Amino acid sequence: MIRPGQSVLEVRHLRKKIGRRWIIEDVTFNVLAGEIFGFLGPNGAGKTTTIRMLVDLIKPTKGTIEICGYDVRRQPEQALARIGAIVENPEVYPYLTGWENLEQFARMLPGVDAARIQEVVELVRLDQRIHDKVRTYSLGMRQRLGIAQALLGRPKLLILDEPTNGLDPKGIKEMRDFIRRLAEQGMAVFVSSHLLSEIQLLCDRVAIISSGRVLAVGCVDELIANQSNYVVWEAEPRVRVVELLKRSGIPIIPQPEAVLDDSVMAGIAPDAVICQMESSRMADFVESFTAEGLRIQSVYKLNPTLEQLFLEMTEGETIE
Ligand SMILES: Nc1ncnc2c1ncn2[C@@H]1O[C@H](COP(=O)(O)OP(=O)(O)OP(=O)(O)O)[C@@H](O)[C@H]1O
Repeated sequence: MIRPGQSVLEVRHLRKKIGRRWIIEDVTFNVLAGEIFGFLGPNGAGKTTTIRMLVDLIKPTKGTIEICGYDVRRQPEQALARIGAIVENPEVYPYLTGWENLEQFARMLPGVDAARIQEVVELVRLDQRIHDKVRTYSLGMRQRLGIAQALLGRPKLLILDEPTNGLDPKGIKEMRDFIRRLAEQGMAVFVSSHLLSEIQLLCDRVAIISSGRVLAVGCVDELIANQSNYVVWEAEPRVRVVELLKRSGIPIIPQPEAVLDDSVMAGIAPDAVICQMESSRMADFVESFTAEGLRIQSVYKLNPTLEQLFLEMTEGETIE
């Protein structure tokens, strides 16, 4: 029995060498029961390679992966029985109905009967169309059928590679709500995505991966709060603001539009000065600016989005 908050997936110091290259250099994280965990990284960061090791499609060069305490390499049967995964395109037969597809798949799983199939069909809300041929399904419905397949064996951990890829906004929202329901029922859900805003909306915790290394792991809000040290000064004269900040060794962001979202930039006065400073130092600077005769219209801390945090950490590597 897995309790909420108990570790379901433990990945420790995972490394993978292909040919002469270390594709994965050092990846460590865990995923807890009842949480949605995001795996974020730019193109080529190593997400797919990591996922392929999680489901035992390829072998790690170093490091360990445990699922509910079972080592994926040494106890693959026990470990893999506890994972439901959609990695690469799930195999579905378009000329069969959704139900027939699930029946086919269930044959490989011990203890999965018609009642269980009906249960997952209701869970993914396909009951209205489950007896129609899959070729008549929308992409979102096919995706949900894939998830139904992955859920048949009552996994403790669900691994989804880019689950909202190709879906329209309505489909994305449905998928998000659905993933949340699964986590609420106690499942651990691991989601890889390049859609940062999506991860920010969906996930409880996130690992940021770049060039085969995990750069940060944590609660999305905490990561953002720790990283957020951008302070905006709307004060006059501007040259004096820059001068005084520089004199105190405070770095000024020369091109804020390169690191901040357009939506964030739109809310900032065009002649504002944006610098990096601990917010605890703001009050002292307000005092000294006032003493120097500067007029301060406003001063505030920016809350970066996950996207900015990510760009900072990966030093502007392009995201897919
Ligand atoms: N079999 C392989 N042989 C050689 N290089 C590989 C192999 N598989 C992956 N790579 C390389 O390893 C790096 C990581 O690839 P991976 O597919 O894991 O990244 P990713 O984060 O999933 O990116 P994407 O989202 O583009 O798939 C890339 O530079 C890729 O070219």
